[in-house]
Amino acid sequence: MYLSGHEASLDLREVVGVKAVKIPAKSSTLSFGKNAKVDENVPYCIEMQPIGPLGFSVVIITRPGNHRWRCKQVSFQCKDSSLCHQWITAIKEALKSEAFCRPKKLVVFVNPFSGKKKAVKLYRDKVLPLFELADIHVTYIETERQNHARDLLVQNSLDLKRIDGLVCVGGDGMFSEVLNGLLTFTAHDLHIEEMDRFEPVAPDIRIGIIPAGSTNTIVYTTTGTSDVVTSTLHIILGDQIGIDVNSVNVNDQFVRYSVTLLGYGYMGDLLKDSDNKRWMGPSRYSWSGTKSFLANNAYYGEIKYRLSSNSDSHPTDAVKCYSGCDICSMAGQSNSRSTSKVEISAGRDTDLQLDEQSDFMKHSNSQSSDLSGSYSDSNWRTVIGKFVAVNSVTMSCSCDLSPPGMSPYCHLGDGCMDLIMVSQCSRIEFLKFLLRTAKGEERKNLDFIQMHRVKEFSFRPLTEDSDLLSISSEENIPQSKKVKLKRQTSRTSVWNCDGEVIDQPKISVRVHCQLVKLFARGVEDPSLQDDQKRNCCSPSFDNS
Ligand SMILES: CCCCCCCCCCCCC/C=C/[C@@H](O)[C@H](CO)NC(=O)CCCCCCCCCCCCCCC
Ligand SMILES: Nc1ncnc2c1ncn2[C@@H]1O[C@H](COP(=O)(O)OP(=O)(O)OP(=O)(O)O)[C@@H](O)[C@H]1O
Ligand SMILES: [Ca+2]
Repeated sequence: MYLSGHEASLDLREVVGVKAVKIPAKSSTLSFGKNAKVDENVPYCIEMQPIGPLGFSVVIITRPGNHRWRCKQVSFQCKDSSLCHQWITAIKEALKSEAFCRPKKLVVFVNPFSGKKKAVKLYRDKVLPLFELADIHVTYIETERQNHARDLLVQNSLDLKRIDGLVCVGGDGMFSEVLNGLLTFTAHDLHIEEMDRFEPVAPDIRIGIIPAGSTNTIVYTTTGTSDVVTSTLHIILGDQIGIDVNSVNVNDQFVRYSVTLLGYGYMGDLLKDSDNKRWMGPSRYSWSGTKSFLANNAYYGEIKYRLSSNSDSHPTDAVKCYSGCDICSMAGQSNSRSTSKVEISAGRDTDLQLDEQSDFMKHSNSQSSDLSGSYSDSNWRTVIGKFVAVNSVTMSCSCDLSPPGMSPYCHLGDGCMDLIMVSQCSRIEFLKFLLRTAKGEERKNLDFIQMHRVKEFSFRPLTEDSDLLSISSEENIPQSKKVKLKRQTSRTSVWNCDGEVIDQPKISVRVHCQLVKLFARGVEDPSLQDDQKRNCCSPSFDNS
């Protein structure tokens, strides 16, 4: 906001709402008169000129730091009540303008059991008063069971054509339900029933998240904080950002969409163990995380992945995805596929102590003609190995446990995911990996980690007799070694898919660039001044 002499100009993009107030006699507020006008050349500015005693307050946002947003009230005096109401009406009308893309009608799902079970209170105390101030009409639904929200969406019980957005008050799991319900509804609406055979269709409406869960990764990654008021304000201002969505197939059948993490091994075991400890609340993850860490399990698997065609973009390139990110803006424009290259490289294997590097390559040569045949004109690679963790993230996955996130330079909407493979390693080495992940420190010099920016990948556990050949150096494996290998390979993990367990280890995953829009704008670059932050991203005016 800019104040000068007898005039005040407010940036309407950052006005939350306006209300009539009685201004105390000795207030230091501004007043304005008949000459005040909405400046038509600058659609988001209102010029005001001071005059009389009655008043109204305009609530605007402030940025106190750490990506949090708060409200500040700026009060204005008027000569009489009629002028006061004219101003209130003029500002409300301006805010309703299509140019702002602000939501007018929302359906709000509240999961009363999220996180520390405070979602209902958080919503009533902090969110609802702001929605009321912003004149947003809300249909409130407190979920009664798992998949309640998803079922309502899929069955089209909510007349989605008449609303501007869905809001979930809860954690990542609640968002995942709403996302899957909305995408399924959108496909069914176009009479698409077999999801695995069709490209998913982008929904018309946006989703907002009020963080009330245990990890709140999506909120943290798209706003820079897990703060209830900040998320509410992003929804009210009508922010929008497209985020990448993965479709996950098991045995070539579509099972679900995901947006944050797909983790096999460590993250899968951790989740499975934590699922029956929900009574512990958010601390279940640290408990199960420690148990899985001590177990130090590693699993055999084969990963095939298609590299991003943009070879300049890499998980370690130190290019942060900030609000208005160029890489995300350009994504989708280029659909060109990268040149064909098939390479099979070995994962690290410390258990078998075999000279497998050369053997993997031998195996690779025998397979390469098949692979190049199946995936011509593409950038597919294959890795075979024994892994403590295979993680794929579609966004950085920042959260309180790891503010920089699992992959700090991952982009929200570049149509890619970052694949991080942690080969079998000692507990000390894995702890080093975890600590560096928590602090966002360099990991590329850890020789048991591989990181790639990919468009799709598939994973299969190596459990069959025929697989033993690919992980042993010997053509005729001695019986004793066969038994040992059999025992080791029969052990499989599960997938952690946005906090939901997928029991089948064999999956394939594909990214859909910016398939869904959220009420958010990405993390604002902390090195910018407030007015630069406002201007670098004016999503409200993007009607595309
Ligand atoms: C030594 C401290 C290391 C801290 C390491 C932190 C790395 C954490 C990276 C977080 C990535 C979050 C990915 C987001 C996943 C969400 O879609 C999902 C649903 O909400 N949440 C979880 O799966 C829940 C994921 C919860 C992850 C918890 C990890 C806890 C690790 C504890 C390790 C203890 C080692 C003890 C050594 C003595
Ligand atoms: N009324 C309900 N009773 C039981 N489970 C519910 C209910 N409503 C939703 N759920 C389910 O609860 C699961 C977890 O909810 P949510 O994601 O909100 O919280 P969380 O697990 O604490 O947080 P996070 O996902 O961030 O770790 C979701 O998968 C959702 O489907
Ligand atoms: Ca991405």
